[in-house]
Amino acid sequence: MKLGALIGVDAAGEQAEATVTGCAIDHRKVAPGTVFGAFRGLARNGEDYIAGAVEAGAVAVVARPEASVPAGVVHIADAEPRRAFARIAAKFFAPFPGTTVAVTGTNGKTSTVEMVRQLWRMQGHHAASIGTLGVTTTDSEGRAQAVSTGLTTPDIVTFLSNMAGLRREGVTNAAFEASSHGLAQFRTEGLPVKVVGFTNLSRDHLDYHGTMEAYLEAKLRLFSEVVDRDGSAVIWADDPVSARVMDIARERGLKLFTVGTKGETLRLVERTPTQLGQTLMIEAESKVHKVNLPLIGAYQAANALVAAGFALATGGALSDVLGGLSRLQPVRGRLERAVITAKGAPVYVDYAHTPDGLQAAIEALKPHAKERLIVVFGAGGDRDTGKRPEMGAIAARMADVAIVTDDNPRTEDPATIRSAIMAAAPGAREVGDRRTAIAAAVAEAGEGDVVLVAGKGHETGQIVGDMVLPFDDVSVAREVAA
Ligand SMILES: CC(=O)N[C@H]1[C@@H](OP(=O)(O)OP(=O)(O)OC[C@H]2O[C@@H](n3ccc(=O)[nH]c3=O)[C@H](O)[C@@H]2O)O[C@H](CO)[C@@H](O)[C@@H]1O[C@H](C)C(=O)N[C@@H](C)C(=O)N[C@H](CCC(=O)O)C(=O)O
Ligand SMILES: Nc1ncnc2c1ncn2[C@@H]1O[C@H](COP(=O)(O)OP(=O)(O)OP(=O)(O)O)[C@@H](O)[C@H]1O
Ligand SMILES: N[C@H](CCC[C@H](N)C(=O)O)C(=O)O
Ligand SMILES: [Mg+2]
Repeated sequence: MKLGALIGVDAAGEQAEATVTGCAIDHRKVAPGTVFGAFRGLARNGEDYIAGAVEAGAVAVVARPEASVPAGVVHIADAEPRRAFARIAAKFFAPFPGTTVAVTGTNGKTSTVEMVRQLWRMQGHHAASIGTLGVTTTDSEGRAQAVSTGLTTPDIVTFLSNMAGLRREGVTNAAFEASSHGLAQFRTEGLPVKVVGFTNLSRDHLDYHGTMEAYLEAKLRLFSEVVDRDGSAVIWADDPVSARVMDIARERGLKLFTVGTKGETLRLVERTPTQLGQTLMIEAESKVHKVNLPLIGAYQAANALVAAGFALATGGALSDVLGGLSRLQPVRGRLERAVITAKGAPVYVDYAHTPDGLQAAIEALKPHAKERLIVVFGAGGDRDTGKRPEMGAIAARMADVAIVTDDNPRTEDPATIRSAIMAAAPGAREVGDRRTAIAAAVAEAGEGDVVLVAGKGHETGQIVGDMVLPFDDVSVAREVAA
């Protein structure tokens, strides 16, 4: 593609005929013909690498007007260079899957995009999802196949090239997670997005956003700016901020699909836990429908309803979509039953790593514990520190036995993280080593008890310093129970 075609002949000037070979936001990935995005980040200032990028062959640089770009190279000046770059890169990488949708919210994004992918597949679409579990597609045998990207929303170049790659593989429908970091950094946009969704808002990532208001603002941009103007919004209606999300969606002219006990499209009338799942009574199109959801916990019902909203908003018929819910497969690391101990206690692994998530996971398992609920959890290092005491208080209050252990300490001292949790968790036990902690919970559990190992879900490594040590809660639970 010629630079003139990509950014306009006037903007490209003398370089209009230059061939664009790629897009990069890291100067180490620049090759001759690359458009380089120079962004000011938290750790580095990308503008410091402009000279290096030009030396490596960049034909154009997207940067703030104040940035200095050597003569002879096109300076695409924009006060918000990340957004300008996303638009240019999307034009470069297009085409994308014809139906692309996105979900945001503190908890439930991964679960929702995975369920949307499954529902689409049941309707015969060639479907994929992008998020914390990586890029998930279906292999020729019909099995889900995930390729990890490292982050929930990878950088914009990886994101757009993955999306374009999915289209080349024949994927027609793609659902992606829009994390608040991703939204704040314009990491997942530029391409057409037909439907956007909201799950819930609670405390997380205040280390990055500072305040709950700023955190919400980052999420709202999905509805006010990222989604197509003639698009739709699927909104979990039971959250305290749902009304605000709906207002923004209406302002943008989106068609609303609201779900939940206060929802209008899919109204949850009744929810009854069963041994291996739950029965949902859902009012839709003026009738009440019964759905046997094969997943436990109110939170999974909520995510399933949001996913159903997406399936409806992208053209699914109500009966097919509700029928699909009864055939949903579990999402990895979300209330996943790892093992049943010799004494008969089930051990569940869940990715709860926020106060609200921990509460939701405990509430989900409570009806399944005839005797005690034993929870093993910790909190990640180099992340929002304020959530630590909140998680400690929830575990101490709601679980019968709480064991505080290490999550991913990253560069922090694990003992400091644990003590911040312990300070708010009277009666909790502290066992730093995660394997020993899981073993202690398993040894403690008797018949009628349930064990919850929270925080790491599907993760297969424990981040200690800058090393990732192999660690998988599901495997460890099986090993210590054997
Ligand atoms: C806080 C955060 O989100 N940081 C991400 C962000 O960094 P940044 O923009 O601040 O970048 P920076 O490192 O300061 O560098 C600035 C610019 O200089 C460039 N650079 C830098 C060095 C160099 O030699 N040459 C060069 O060109 C960089 O490519 C970058 O464009 O952009 C980087 C490149 O895309 C990401 O790798 C990095 O993720 C870090 C590793 C991270 O840990 N992110 C976590 C917090 C995150 O994003 N998590 C959310 C999860 C949210 C959820 O699901 O709950 C996620 O979406 O995964
Ligand atoms: N709708 C919900 N309401 C409350 N808690 C939830 C909900 N959905 C999920 N959770 C909790 O959050 C955990 C993570 O779920 P999931 O991975 O789907 O969320 P996410 O938004 O993708 O998280 P992340 O921000 O880490 O990407 C679950 O294991 C569960 O404990
Ligand atoms: N997307 C979340 C994942 C947290 C997972 C938890 N195990 C931790 O390390 O804190 C984050 O980056 O905050
Ligand atoms: Mg996720």
